[in-house]
Amino acid sequence: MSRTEAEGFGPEAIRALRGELSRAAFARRLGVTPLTVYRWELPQAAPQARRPRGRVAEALRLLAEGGQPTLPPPPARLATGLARQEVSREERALLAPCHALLRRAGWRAAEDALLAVLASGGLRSVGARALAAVGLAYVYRWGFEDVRRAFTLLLPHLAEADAGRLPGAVEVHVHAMAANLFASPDGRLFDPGKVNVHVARAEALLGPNVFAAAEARCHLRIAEMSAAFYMGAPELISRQKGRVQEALAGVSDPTMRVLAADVLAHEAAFQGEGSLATRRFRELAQQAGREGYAFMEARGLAFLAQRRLDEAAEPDEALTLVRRARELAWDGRLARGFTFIFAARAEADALLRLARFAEAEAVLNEGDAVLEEHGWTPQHLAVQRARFLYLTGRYADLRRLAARLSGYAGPHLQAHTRATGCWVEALVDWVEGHAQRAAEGFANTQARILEGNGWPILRRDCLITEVGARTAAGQLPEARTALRRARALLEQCPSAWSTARLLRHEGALLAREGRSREAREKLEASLATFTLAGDRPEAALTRRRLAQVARAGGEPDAEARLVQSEEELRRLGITPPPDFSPEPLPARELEAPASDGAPRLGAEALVVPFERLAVRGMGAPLIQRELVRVLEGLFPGVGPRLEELDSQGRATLLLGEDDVPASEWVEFGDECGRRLRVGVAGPLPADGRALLTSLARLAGFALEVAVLRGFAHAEPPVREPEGAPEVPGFIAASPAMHKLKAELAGLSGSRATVIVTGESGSGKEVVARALHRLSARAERPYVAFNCAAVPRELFEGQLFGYRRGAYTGAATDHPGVIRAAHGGTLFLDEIGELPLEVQPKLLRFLENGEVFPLGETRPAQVDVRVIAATHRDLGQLVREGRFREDLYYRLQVVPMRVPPLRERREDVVALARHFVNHLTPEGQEPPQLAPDALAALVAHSWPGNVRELRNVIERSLAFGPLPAVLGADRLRIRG
Ligand SMILES: Nc1ncnc2c1ncn2[C@@H]1O[C@H](COP(=O)(O)OP(=O)(O)OP(=O)(O)O)[C@@H](O)[C@H]1O
Repeated sequence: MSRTEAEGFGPEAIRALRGELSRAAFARRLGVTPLTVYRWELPQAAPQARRPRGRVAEALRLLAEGGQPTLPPPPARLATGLARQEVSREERALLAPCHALLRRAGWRAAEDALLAVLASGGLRSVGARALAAVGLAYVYRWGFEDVRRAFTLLLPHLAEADAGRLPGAVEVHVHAMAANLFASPDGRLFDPGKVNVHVARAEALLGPNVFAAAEARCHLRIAEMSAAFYMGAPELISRQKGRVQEALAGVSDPTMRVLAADVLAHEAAFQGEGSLATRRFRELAQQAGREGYAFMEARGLAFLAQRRLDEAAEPDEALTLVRRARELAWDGRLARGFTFIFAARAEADALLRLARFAEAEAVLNEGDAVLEEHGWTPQHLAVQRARFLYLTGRYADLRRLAARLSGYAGPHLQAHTRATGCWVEALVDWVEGHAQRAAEGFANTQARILEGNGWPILRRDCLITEVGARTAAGQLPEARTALRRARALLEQCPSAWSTARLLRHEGALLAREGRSREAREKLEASLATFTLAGDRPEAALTRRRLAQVARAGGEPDAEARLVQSEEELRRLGITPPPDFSPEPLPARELEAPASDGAPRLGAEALVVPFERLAVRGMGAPLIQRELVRVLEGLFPGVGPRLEELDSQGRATLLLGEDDVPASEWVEFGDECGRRLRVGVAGPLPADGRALLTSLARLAGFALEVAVLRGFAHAEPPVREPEGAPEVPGFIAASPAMHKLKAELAGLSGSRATVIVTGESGSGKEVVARALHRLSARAERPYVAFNCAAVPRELFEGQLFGYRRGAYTGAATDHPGVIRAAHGGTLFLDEIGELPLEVQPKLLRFLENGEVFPLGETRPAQVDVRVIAATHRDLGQLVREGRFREDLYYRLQVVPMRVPPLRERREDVVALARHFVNHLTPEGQEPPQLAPDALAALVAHSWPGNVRELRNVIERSLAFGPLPAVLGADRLRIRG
């Protein structure tokens, strides 16, 4: 026979014999485990590979000959179940609260709980201990991004899995975790081969009995996708995307959903789908924020910062986002991992735009140290490092960077890193005056990128630079070809900042072709976008290029402008790259430059404004800003303003001067439902109104494109779910608060004790009041008692009441707050401050509704619903012996957490408007909050939560007279 015999049942033979059968079904026929079949199918050289022997080999031979094998008896250890001791019910009960914390991304609490369970000695079986270790590894990998610590914890349990000592249902999770660790961006652990092995071993064991099987499957898909990322394999990534989405369908665990959302967002970024990636990262940041998942929120924010820079937003905006990510992640106990690099990249980029070179260098050095420590590819910060070296004229270092990248032999993104090396090398050639060699280098880089079949963003940027190099080398037709290709890629991966770079190179090309007027137009448009983007080095370089074109065109003030622009570059600390490009050809037709400050009207005047407004990849706020700037340039001194109109025709000022009355208005829409109007203080020149109308319409189209491409910054308003209960004074705009409100309504008929936790000022008492108002007790008393505000010796009497004479100073009877709340609700604020000696009495009251007033001989029955609140970690107080465990459990009947305000930013605007209306003195009109004020409020981190927000608004309104629109300059966020 047989091929199979000849090969002694090699992997091919086994696969052929198995045919369409699943591994599990095939294994059943032979009486072996699916894992054994999997090992048979591994390549001979794989360390896990096994060959069938003895009775199983006999059975296979029979099968190969078309017979029916007689089943060998199962291995003894499986039959008895002794070696693979199952996790007991008690052990599962001990682990269940830890898993609940993992699902909620409660990392610190989960870590504490898992360590406590492990230390308690309650986990007797190897399986249970392995499950606890997987939990801890999960905390370190996905909570704190500490891959190595996670790996150290998992390692002994991998050995147990290899020895067949773990129950299958546990082993699945050990392999899923292992697959994720081998797929992580750690140069010393990363091993796609091992990822595959662990995925296959887990798959073979996955079955209906596995605890959290859907989550395990999703975890495996995430591992495969991450491995594909770090290998830099675009096709594999696309294929995995569908599998992740499919696996996600059965997953309810919120943390796992966030992890999957993260890989899907990265996928979009990797494929150059900027707007989709922006949307996904924004959603990720919001979702993670809602779950209190700091590391993932930081990731989303860091990425958004990068995208904002791409959209040509002010660098300060990006810095704010990065700072927030830093606050969330690395001021705490997160390890400096991949997310840190993400943030460093955006921060360095923003600082370079502000020409803050020393700070940018410090950030890059810090980031490179992290890359080095983990053995990652230097590629992650290479583009920013190259830009820094280029702008500061450190060409020898640039050459060294190129060599380091080209010689990279590590496992991560190897081809991508080397291609980047080739690009940097071409860049050095260019600045050193070898334009032709540089042009070839850029073309070479693209060929490599195409070979790798991916990285459209690197290819786009490389093509843009090639236009410049070809122009400098005098290869004008080739430059035009590169220009066309670059434009096409810009359509695919839009970026306003990159468009501005292309416009500058195009300007240089047009100048070389002798078309100096068109050159000037492109350069002016480029300059406008760089100015809008707050990119001081690029704006200065573009001004120099404009001066060069002016000189070639023989403009009288050209020399002076050139000197001025070079001075500007020096002032910024930029070493202007030597200009090796041959002088532009003399202009074909000598056009008169725009000269005398008189408005240039007519069709020609529209060219540059059109270029500026047509830049792809700008977010909606930037387009609005650009429209106003265009109008300022076109009609000097007319104070343009932009307003948004609501359905009643009421206008909100978006941009421009408040005190310049406009006489000419043009209304337009963004084609997506928003109405805007732009106004100027006339009189306008003869064709001015026609120009105003054209530009407004064009801005409308640009806004539409931005919205359709997902660049609009405005968040869709969050609506209350249908049928949501009305609670006056309780503001809820975020999904987290809507959910909380619905839960409150669900408890209206219950008498159960509720404990509300949350940071100080987050609104715990507001929640307690809302619960009372929504309950059947709404008409009965609501009594609040602050446990922190009563002296210890008076506590018991205040709470339970006393009879006259019960103690010195008790001159009259006192019912106590519990009895005062009879029939209604008692709110016990700061329950963590309850003295230890009073705790048993409160417990007794909670158990049987009895209070024992001081000096009374008989208890009194009371019907009160108790809502307790604390900003402290009661579990911790229990561990410290400051809070009784029995009372703790009695209070935990219905726990509710009010998230801090920074985790539900949608509430900020709603609360701010509520407080403005509420706190404006009677008889005065409450001011509107201007968009920049709202932006500042949303950006603040609110350590004092809602209370702080209320104070800010109160303070801002205190200094009269009240304006009609309250702008950011009037807000007193910092006191
Ligand atoms: N959802 C909300 N709607 C309206 N106002 C709110 C909301 N949440 C909080 N506030 C306001 O914020 C302030 C602080 O709220 P509250 O006193 O309930 O916080 P807390 O968490 O109980 O604070 P502490 O921990 O200090 O006791 C109050 O002025 C309250 O009215």
